[in-house]
Amino acid sequence: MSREQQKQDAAAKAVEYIPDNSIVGLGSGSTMYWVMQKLGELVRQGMHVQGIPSSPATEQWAKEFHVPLVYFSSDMTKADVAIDGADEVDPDFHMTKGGGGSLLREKIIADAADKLIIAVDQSKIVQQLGSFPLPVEITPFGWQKTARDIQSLGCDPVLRRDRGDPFETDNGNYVIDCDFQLIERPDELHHQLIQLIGVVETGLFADMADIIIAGTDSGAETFENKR
Ligand SMILES: O=C[C@H](O)[C@H](O)[C@H](O)COP(=O)(O)O
Repeated sequence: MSREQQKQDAAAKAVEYIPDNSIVGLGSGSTMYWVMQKLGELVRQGMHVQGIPSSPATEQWAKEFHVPLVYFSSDMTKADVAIDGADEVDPDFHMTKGGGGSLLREKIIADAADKLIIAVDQSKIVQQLGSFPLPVEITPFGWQKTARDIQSLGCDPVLRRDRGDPFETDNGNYVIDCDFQLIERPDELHHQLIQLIGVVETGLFADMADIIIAGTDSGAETFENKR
């Protein structure tokens, strides 16, 4: 089965966790395309949801599939559930995210949600995080110094670029992709990184997922975090 089909199967299963009349955090990335398409179908069939988009791309898909949107405000700071993809997921429900650069908004939305559902294809399931370089969002000001500080934690930091220029996140920040090889303690590494001046957020989502749904050749498999 193709990776795209696995993503689609995982997405179809993930939307089953969205209750009617709920506020849904909407992550970013190619798996979210299938989530948005499926959610659009449910809305057409009469389901009532309001989605909080984590990126302009997801916002655009919501418009395309007629999924109503809502935005954070003083009166709206919680979501019932959030659905998202991931770049790597380990058996302890730790994840690396931010391959598309949307990690900060995704993490804010995940934190606002009562439940975080992650839909991935099988290639994202790993024994230990680290093969996928860890994205770290940093301020443009002094990025070279921040990159040097990150390097001292034991990685080879690379400034993400987009056609030669530094890649800018939706928040106007830069991303450093950090090759740490294998990440032994994701929570510890996150705390070391986030303490560095200039680091805005890391793509380590340590023990944040409640449900992982992995598309496999024999259908979607669900893993529940029993913490
Ligand atoms: O910044 C991007 C997000 O964290 C995505 O959720 C992640 O990169 C997975 O994306 P995809 O579903 O395209 O593999």
